[in-house]
Amino acid sequence: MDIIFLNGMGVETLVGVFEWERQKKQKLMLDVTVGMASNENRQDDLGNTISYADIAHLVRDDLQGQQFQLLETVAEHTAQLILAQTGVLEVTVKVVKPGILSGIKEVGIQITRQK
Ligand SMILES: Nc1nc2c(c(=O)[nH]1)N=C([C@H](O)[C@@H](O)CO)CN2
Repeated sequence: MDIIFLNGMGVETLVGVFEWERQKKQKLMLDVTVGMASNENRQDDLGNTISYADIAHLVRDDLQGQQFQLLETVAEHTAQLILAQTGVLEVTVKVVKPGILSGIKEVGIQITRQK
């Protein structure tokens, strides 16, 4: 399997279980790893791979219009969105909510899903 990754992708969405979190969007940081079939003959052509820019647009455009309670739901939703793309065999999504708990740099969830 060949891997495309996007690390530290900032995404704005409405997320959280508490009322004060439902008032305005928060910034989440996503790490996304996309597995696709190995191909030793991509011929230096973007058409023979999956564009990481397309994945970034897909995820950002979608999440900014959604609302979630749990980071687990954000991760699952994002994973299914990416898995639905042509050529994607596996996806790992790590969702980080920075600075939400006192004394802890970041909390989050990571999941892996396969087609
Ligand atoms: N496993 C989880 N635990 C918690 C979540 C979550 O999404 N997954 N969320 C919260 C609150 O929304 C948090 O961001 C504020 O304390 C708490 N625990």
